[in-house]
Parts: sequence; structure tokens; C-alpha cells
Amino acid sequence: MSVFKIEGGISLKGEVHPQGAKNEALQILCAVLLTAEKVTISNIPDIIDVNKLIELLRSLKVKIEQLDKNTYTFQADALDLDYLESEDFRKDGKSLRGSIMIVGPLLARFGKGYIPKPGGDKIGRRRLDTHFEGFINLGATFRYNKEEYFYGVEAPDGLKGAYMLLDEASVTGTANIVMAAVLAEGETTIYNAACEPYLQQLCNMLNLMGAKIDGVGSNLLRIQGVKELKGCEHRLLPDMIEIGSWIGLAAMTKSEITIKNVAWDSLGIIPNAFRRLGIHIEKRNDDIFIPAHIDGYEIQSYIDGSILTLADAPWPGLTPDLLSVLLVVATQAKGEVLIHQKMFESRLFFVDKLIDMGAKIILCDPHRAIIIGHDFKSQLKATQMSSPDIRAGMSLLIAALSAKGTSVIQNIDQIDRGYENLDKRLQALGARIERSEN
Ligand SMILES: CC(=O)N[C@H]1[C@@H](OP(=O)(O)OP(=O)(O)OC[C@H]2O[C@@H](n3ccc(=O)[nH]c3=O)[C@H](O)[C@@H]2O)O[C@H](CO)[C@@H](O)[C@@H]1O
Ligand SMILES: C=C(OP(=O)(O)O)C(=O)O
Repeated sequence: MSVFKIEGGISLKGEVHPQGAKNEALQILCAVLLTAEKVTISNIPDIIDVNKLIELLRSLKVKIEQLDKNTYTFQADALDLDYLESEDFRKDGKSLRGSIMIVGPLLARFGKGYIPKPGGDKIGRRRLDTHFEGFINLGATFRYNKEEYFYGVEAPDGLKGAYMLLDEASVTGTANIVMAAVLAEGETTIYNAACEPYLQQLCNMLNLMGAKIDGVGSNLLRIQGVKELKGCEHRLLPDMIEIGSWIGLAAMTKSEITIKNVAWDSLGIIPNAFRRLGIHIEKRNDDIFIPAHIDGYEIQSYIDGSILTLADAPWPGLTPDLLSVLLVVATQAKGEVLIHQKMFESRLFFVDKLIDMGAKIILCDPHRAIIIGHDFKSQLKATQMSSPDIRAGMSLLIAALSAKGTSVIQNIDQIDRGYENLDKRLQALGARIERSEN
């Protein structure tokens, strides 16, 4: 198992180029299953979760060609569907969250889709009801093997469009249902659809392939089913969670960092959430410039003087994936903030590690933590820690980079799941970070 050894307390300087978006990649890669024609995708991040999904597609006998480091072509013209019933699939399919989104395309095109309970971050209950209720609405039959945690949907006579009001605006659930509905017969209406930029990207790509989706960007999607889709070219957006992570890292290490080509219009409320913590963010064309926060940063309170809350909500609300980063950054701010993680119930437990390092945090309950910032009057202390999930891992890394002394982070596969080549990119900015085998 690899570890990061980090000597903290050093300010960094330079430019970073965000990787392509992990969570968009997972949707878009599954969409290649919807056509027999060639699909070219660029800006694919070289990270564990995405590479696992590419391998899974390869096992399904999708023809895959890598044109350069981040560009691939995919052609799903002669799939081996027997793989879906193999032991290998039971193992491969459960190793990441994104694999769940092969079900919609396979069901729509071949009348059957199976998946073992998918993996991903262990951050609380992560039910899949929205996905399967959607498929059932489209006419599929559903079965679940409780002993093996294996899900299956079948529709040998094809899917039929339907009206549905989703029980929650699930991101991967919406993507899955949209990918099934584009090849269903007739009209599908999805209300309470998730509408984050990656879903918009998916819908735009599907429309380019010949799908008929209206309402892209809203929570009401209308889809006219078509008989088949064709190939296309698609470029992934930069990863907004990585961009937010760089903003937080820059502020907490008092570093001057320019984040290049961020696709500002797709960042929604993210820059403002960091501004609420007092971080200065300058938009320079499509770059973000973060000056070195030599004198620290001060958390804003509300107009009436009450304590700021940063809480997650479905898009266009604040993504839950950045709350851990915002939390760690607040530990050195001037002032107090309540971090309210509404969506996931086990995502804040990593604060124990920050408390060990000297951060002032009260974990009120599994969803809420109050942070009382040090205003850089006291540095966090280096320590040994293990990364429980991708974003907690990144947050602990930020804490280690700002701490006094040398920290060790174990289990960094968790970080590699979502961040490309992080140690090398940090070294290029002047960070003292080494990867080694434990
Ligand atoms: C591979 C991928 O794309 N993963 C992302 C995707 O996961 P994923 O699609 O699995 O997450 P969902 O959107 O389904 O749900 C996330 C959590 O929020 C809860 N929930 C969801 C919607 C809602 O209106 N109310 C509510 O409480 C769900 O019950 C669940 O506990 O979206 C999550 C929410 O942005 C992100 O954290 C994940 O990084
Ligand atoms: C929760 C995340 O990912 P996943 O859904 O793949 O576990 C994340 O990217 O922060």
C-alpha cells in the first residue's frame, strides 16, 4: 500500500491545470455503450476509478484505442454480454460507484442490465432505489439477489417512455434513467431530475448522438425516444471538485496559485462558498488566481451577524464533495462556521484526525461540525493518518501541507481514485511530498 510523506508549512507557487472531471467521465464512458459507432472522448483523467471503468468496458469487449494520454476512442459494436454473468464481473463491477451507470445503456440497447452492489466512497448509506424505480417505470422487470447483492433489470420487448417524478435528484440515478429513456419507445418525462453540469454534458453528448432531450440544465427533462444513436466526439469539462480542492489548498498553505482554464461558468456556487470563508478568488479570463493569503482569511457572517453555515444541496446548491475541503480550510480561518453535510451520514468522521492535529472542531452529530478557526495563530501538528475517502483524503493532505513537521498519509489509493498524479503536480509547485511503498 502506498503512502505520502509530506513536509508541511511550505508555501507553494505556480500554475495548475485541472484534470478532466472524474464524475463526468464515469457517465460519459457508460454512454459509449449506447451506440455501435465510434465515440471519441478527450480530457479523460488518468485516475484509478476511471481506469477501472475503462477496463470494465474492455471486458465487455468494447473496442478501445488510446489516441494520447487523455483521449480514447470506444466502439461497442460486438459486446460480450456473457461477461455480465461471470464471476469476474461480480468482482470488477463492485469496485467503483460509476459502474452502476452501465445498467441503463445495456438495458436500453440489449434488454438486460446487471450490476453487483457498486463500490465508491464509504460515506454512509448509498441506496440505488431511484435508478431501479426509473427502469421499472420504463417497463423493466427488476430482481435483486440479497445474498449476493446483485441487481438485475430486464426488458426483452424494449422500454416504453413514461412520466416519472424522482424520489430524489440522484446524480447517477438521473444519468442512468436518461441513458435508458433515449432509446425507449415514445416520450419520457423526468421531473426532479439532477441537473449538474456533468449531467448537462451527458445530455448534450446524447443529443449530438441523435437523442432528443429537452430541458437540459433544468430539473424537468423531456425525452423523445429514438431507434438508435450514432457516434460522436466529446470533451470532458475540467473537474470542479479538483478546482475547489486547489482553491482550498492555496489558501491554507498561503500559496499563490493560478488554476488554468476552469470553465468558470460551470462552477456554479463553488467560488462563492470559498469567498464566504474569506478567500480571495480572482477570475482572470477563464483562469482562477489565488493570491498568497499572507494575512490569513476571515469567515463572513450573515447580515444579522449570525454564524455562517456551509451546507450541501443538489445542484445548483453546493456539492457535498467539497464540504470536507471547505471544513479543513476553515480550521485556519479567522472566525467560526457550521459545516452541515446533509447528504451523507459518515463523511465528517475524518475530523477526528484534524482534532488530533490541533484543529478546533466540535462534531455535533454525524452531519454537523462547528469549526473555530486558528487564524494561523497556531499551526496544525504533523501526524500519521489514513485516508477514509477521496475528499477526506484530499482534506487531510491539505492539512498535512499546512502543518508543522512531517506527516504520513496511508491508504493513498483513496486519493488516487480521484486525483491525477497529485504528488508530481504538487512537487512542481514546490511542495515536499514523496510517494513510497509502506
Ligand atoms: C460517481 C458520481 O457521480 N458520484 C457523485 C454522485 O453520487 P450518487 O449519484 O451516488 O449520489 P446521489 O445523487 O444519488 O445521492 C447522494 C446522496 O445524497 C442524498 N440525496 C440526494 C439527492 C437529494 O435530493 N437529496 C438527498 O438527500 C442521497 O440519498 C445520497 O445519500 O453524486 C453525489 C452527490 O452530488 C456525489 O457526492 C458523488 O461524488
Ligand atoms: C463520493 C465521491 O465519489 P463516488 O461517488 O465515486 O464514491 C466523490 O467523488 O467525492
